[in-house]
Amino acid sequence: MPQLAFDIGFFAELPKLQPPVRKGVLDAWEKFGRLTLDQLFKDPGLKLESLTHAKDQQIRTIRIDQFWRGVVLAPPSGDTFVLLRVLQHDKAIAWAKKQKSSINEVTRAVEIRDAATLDEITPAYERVAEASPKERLFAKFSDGDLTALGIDADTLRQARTLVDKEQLEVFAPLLPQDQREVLQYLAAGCTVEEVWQDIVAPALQAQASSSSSSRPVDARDYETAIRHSGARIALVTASEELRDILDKPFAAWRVFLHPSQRKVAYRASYSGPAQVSGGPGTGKTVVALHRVKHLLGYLRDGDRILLTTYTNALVNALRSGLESLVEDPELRGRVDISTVDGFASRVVAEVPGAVALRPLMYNEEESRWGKAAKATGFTGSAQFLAQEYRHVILAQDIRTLPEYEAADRRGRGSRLTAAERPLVWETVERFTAGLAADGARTWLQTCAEAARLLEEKGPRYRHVVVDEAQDLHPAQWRLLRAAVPARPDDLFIAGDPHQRIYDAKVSLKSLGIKVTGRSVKLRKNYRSTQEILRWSTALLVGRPIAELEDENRPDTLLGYRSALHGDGPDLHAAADEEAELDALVARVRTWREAGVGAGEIGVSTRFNKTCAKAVAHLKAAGIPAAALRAADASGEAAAVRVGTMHSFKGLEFRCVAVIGVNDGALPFPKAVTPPEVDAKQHETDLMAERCLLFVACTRARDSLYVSWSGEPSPFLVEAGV
Ligand SMILES: Nc1ncnc2c1ncn2[C@@H]1O[C@H](COP(=O)(O)OP(=O)(O)OP(=O)(O)O)[C@@H](O)[C@H]1O
Repeated sequence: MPQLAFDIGFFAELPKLQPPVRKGVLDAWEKFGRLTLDQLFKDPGLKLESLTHAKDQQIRTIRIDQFWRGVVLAPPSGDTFVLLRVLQHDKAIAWAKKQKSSINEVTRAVEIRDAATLDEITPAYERVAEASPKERLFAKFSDGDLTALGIDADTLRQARTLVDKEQLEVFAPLLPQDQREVLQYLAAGCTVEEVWQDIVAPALQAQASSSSSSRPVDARDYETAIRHSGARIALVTASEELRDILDKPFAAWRVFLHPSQRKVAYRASYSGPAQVSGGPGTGKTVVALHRVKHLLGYLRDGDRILLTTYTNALVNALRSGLESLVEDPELRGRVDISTVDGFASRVVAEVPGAVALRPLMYNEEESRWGKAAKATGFTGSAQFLAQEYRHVILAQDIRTLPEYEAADRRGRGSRLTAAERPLVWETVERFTAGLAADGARTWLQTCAEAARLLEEKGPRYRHVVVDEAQDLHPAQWRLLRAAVPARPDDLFIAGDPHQRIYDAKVSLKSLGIKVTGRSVKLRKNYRSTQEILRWSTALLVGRPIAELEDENRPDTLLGYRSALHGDGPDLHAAADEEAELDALVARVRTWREAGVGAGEIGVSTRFNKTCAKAVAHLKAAGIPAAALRAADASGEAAAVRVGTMHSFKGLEFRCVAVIGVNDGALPFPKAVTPPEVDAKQHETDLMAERCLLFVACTRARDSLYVSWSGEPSPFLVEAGV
């Protein structure tokens, strides 16, 4: 029976299609399932027409409604058709005529390229290249290497004409997707082996079970090739499933995974902890969710999974993500989703007779350290004590003075003589005793306590999946380690050291969590436009950042890019705060007038007080706005979300305004330890502030707006703004 499958290109444009057009797609799909091949080609409503002067007679159009046409791949054999795009009538015809389909000899998948435009522009580029003194972009790669990576004869000829990356960007949207990615990765500096590992091997692995995978490729067998194209063509079998997909146009991630994402998420088993890293928006959370789905499929009776992250907002995002990925509520019920701190509280509260202790707020902690120091006569700063407690005592789970006297303080940049340690320890004891007397506890103390309890009583979960891992403290890691027995598939860790915004500089290696050989980096950004990414990434350029796994090895954003294109950020310098808030209102209005929903807009600032001012200003201008937490808690979808940069971690919005990026706000002097107190901590804190701006800016999908009043942040100045 014929069927209509869906290409990823169709999904990419789905959010822009109005509901009646989506309904037309559903009707067309149903028709394909109902009619015979003969009836389909003759159906007057569908008009499955071939086009005159088309590059490829297999590419036809169908009628979706009076104004909209679908472009369909209609192979000469088999009965599976692929919907490539849905466009307005004239655009659909023009686009369809230029495309050509093929089957890749290496990946065995279906490819679509804009053959007409490529044929038209290649000779001109060839002439320019002949006359250019520059070395060709792919000169160091042999034809054999490129062919082995799936570059076919046509693309090879085109690639050989290119002299720089800018030219590649002109060709990129026209090339078949897999071949385009191969060239982009190579141009970004990846080796042939890395590209093979990232793109080709996962695609082939996905077909390993297919009986035809060892036979030579039949260039006419589209039926098989479509089945080999799981990374870009979806076969939908039930109308409820399609309806669900059409209703959730942004949820393409549920259906399509990049081969590198699929390889990590659906690997049958890892012999120990595994890690997925990558820049913002590369789909680490998506991979973590798919991994949970995979693990659920193998869970034995009584086994449970912990899916954990850093903030409550992210817990909500994970919960709704899992809901859309795993339909069965009973299965989903076997996954506990909570912050690490929330999990720690539960463990501690379960102890019989446990007294509920109040979690201490950060600002309260500092004044308590000051008081403790005064009582013992310690003359160092409260900041020093808080950091010593966090980075040495809690990090190493030190419980006695002799342990502290023998402790390694290598990560600290402040001097402390052996003779001074007993007084520091006495001050620590005074601080903790004061907390206990007042029925309070820091969050990290709770985690440390919960880790001890689990170490005694034994693990709780069969698998632990961690998102936003870069910000976890050693006490939190100890808790997670103790929550799951050391067995294959115990820990699955997703994180990005470029987004480390809390003071938790630890490497997995130092914690005894070994992911060597089980670590994959994602490079393709699915969230933001390349223009937004390029600008945001410049904020970090020249600042070495250590890997999550090993602090002695640098992590890079090599090959990190997006296939999406749009405008770069819009930057605005205001005379004062009032004028800046007025400009924000104007910007939000422009977005709204362009059809962006209020709930699709995020406004991010360094401080809570600026958030409050932004909410008030927007509301006064008649624009619905709410603090992030309040809006989410009330389920208020139709309000502009306003939150601190910290609270924006892990989230995304169609349009993002980052405001108050002033000198004195970023970096915020109070958040940066003075170099004379601790030189190493000073550097770490400065980097966290820089990453904070990077995180805020990389939340934007289509549009980013950055503003300041007075002098701009030095981070902007250094990035050349
Ligand atoms: N294979 C995919 N197909 C379509 N969309 C995808 C795919 N993978 C990820 N996305 C989308 O890209 C966006 C970013 O994904 P996700 O939040 O998982 O990235 P991340 O790496 O965790 O980001 P960050 O580190 O910035 O929080 C989301 O909108 C997600 O739905």
